[in-house]
Amino acid sequence: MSESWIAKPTGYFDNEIERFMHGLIRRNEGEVVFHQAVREFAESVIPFLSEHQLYRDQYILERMTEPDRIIIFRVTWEDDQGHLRANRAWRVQFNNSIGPYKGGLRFHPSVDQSILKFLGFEQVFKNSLTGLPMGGAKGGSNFNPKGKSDREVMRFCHSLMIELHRHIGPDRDIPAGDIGVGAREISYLFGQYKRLENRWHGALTGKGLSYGGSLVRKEATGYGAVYFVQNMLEHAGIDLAGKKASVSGSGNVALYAIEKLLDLGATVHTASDSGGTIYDRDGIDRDKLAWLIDLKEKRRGRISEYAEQFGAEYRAGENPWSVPCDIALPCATQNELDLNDAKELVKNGLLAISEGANMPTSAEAMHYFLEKDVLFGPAKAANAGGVAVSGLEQSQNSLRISWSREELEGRLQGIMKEIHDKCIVHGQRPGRSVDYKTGANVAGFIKVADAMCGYGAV
Ligand SMILES: NC(=O)C1=CN([C@@H]2O[C@H](COP(=O)(O)OP(=O)(O)OC[C@H]3O[C@@H](n4cnc5c(N)ncnc54)[C@H](OP(=O)(O)O)[C@@H]3O)[C@@H](O)[C@H]2O)C=CC1
Ligand SMILES: O=C(O)CCC(=O)C(=O)O
Repeated sequence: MSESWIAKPTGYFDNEIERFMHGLIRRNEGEVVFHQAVREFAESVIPFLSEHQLYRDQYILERMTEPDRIIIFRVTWEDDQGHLRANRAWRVQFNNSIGPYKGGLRFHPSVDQSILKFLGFEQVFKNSLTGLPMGGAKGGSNFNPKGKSDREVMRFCHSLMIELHRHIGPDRDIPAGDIGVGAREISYLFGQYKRLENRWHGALTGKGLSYGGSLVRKEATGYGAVYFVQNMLEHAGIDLAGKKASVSGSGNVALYAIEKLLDLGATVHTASDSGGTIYDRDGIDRDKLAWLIDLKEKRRGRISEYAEQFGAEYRAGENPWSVPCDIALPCATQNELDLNDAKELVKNGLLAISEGANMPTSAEAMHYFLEKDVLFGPAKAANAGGVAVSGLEQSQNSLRISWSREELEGRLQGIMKEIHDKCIVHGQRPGRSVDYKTGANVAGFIKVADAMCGYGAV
């Protein structure tokens, strides 16, 4: 690393966090959500570094906030009318210190480099918290799968893999799903990977059960986020059963978070999509959930149809946070819950929040929750169940075996409990609620930092 790259900024800074962020922003101009993710991390880790000179001497934080590499490429594909179309795609391979790169692919028109850098950065520490040997990466494209036919999605996925296959593999980088990338897309991607490489190995996770996928992977992120909130509540002496929950989103994470909340005796009153929110005062029961899963996974319909089907209230263009609840699970997208939402939730008696989505809570809202002693389960910890079961899918592929549902659910539950307990080690606030944000950041940091220190100048 050259001296100029880490040149000390001149001028006055209130504190070391501002000094660090000044340099980061200068090096990553305009990448606002990446700045947000790094700042949230730096606020926890820089105070810890002040007592750990070794990490400071090795410029660990500066090195960790620079991705190992970013691959950018064009994806040309043919639509159903025979016209050629092109999209941009990326793979941000952020850090492979503790294992091969691992993290999802997102297909959404909003995708850009800043979003994928924030997601890749978070993935490094999330994966570290799972205790499994996985580095961090993220990728995706500004391709919008909504409104596209199956064959268009297939042609896009096959074309994307023509470039991506050179950069991935079971010991190098293992992509999975994220927003807009579910079972259908992973099948197309894996089929093309297999054809191009002429070998079968677990280079993607989230695969179908008939070709190397793992039981419980589909459910794992949502289930894990609920286990995490259950652990936080138990630690505070509170029972989850009987509590009212609000969930946002109605995709992979949200649907299975709702399922596990019902299993554990909570009631769930909301779900949403980018069009609006449904508020079901009677609660989403198992039959309604089965209908909703079919709507979203098979028919690819809108959440407003739930309101029509079951006579629930539909709030067009609104999110769920004005509905009174004890626990909140934002499971849609980044920055979907802002300071006003946080104030409303706290006013209505919120006890705990578990981030099913990545960085769904704005920085101001997160600080407000921590100030008000709301139990705040940060994404890195709370939604790590998905990538954890992806790690278990890789193990099963390597061993050429398939574990049972009971085995995998047990392992998932155990991993979420271990993550919870790791957060407590560095998140204690005497006389106050646990600061899970600091706990997760510091615990995730230490493992990666120790590996980087061991490697020397890499
Ligand atoms: N899948 C996984 O295993 C993991 C996912 N995550 C995170 O969880 C979140 C959800 O992912 P997942 O469930 O897989 O994705 P899906 O594509 O399955 O579902 C996303 C849901 O969020 C809604 N949504 C997306 N963008 C917006 C927006 N801008 N405003 C309002 N609603 C929006 C979608 O509505 P609509 O259909 O109308 O767009 C949909 O209901 C993401 O933050 C992802 O990074 C984290 C860990 C693992
Ligand atoms: O399962 C995986 O590899 C990735 C999941 C993911 O993208 C995430 O945790 O945000």
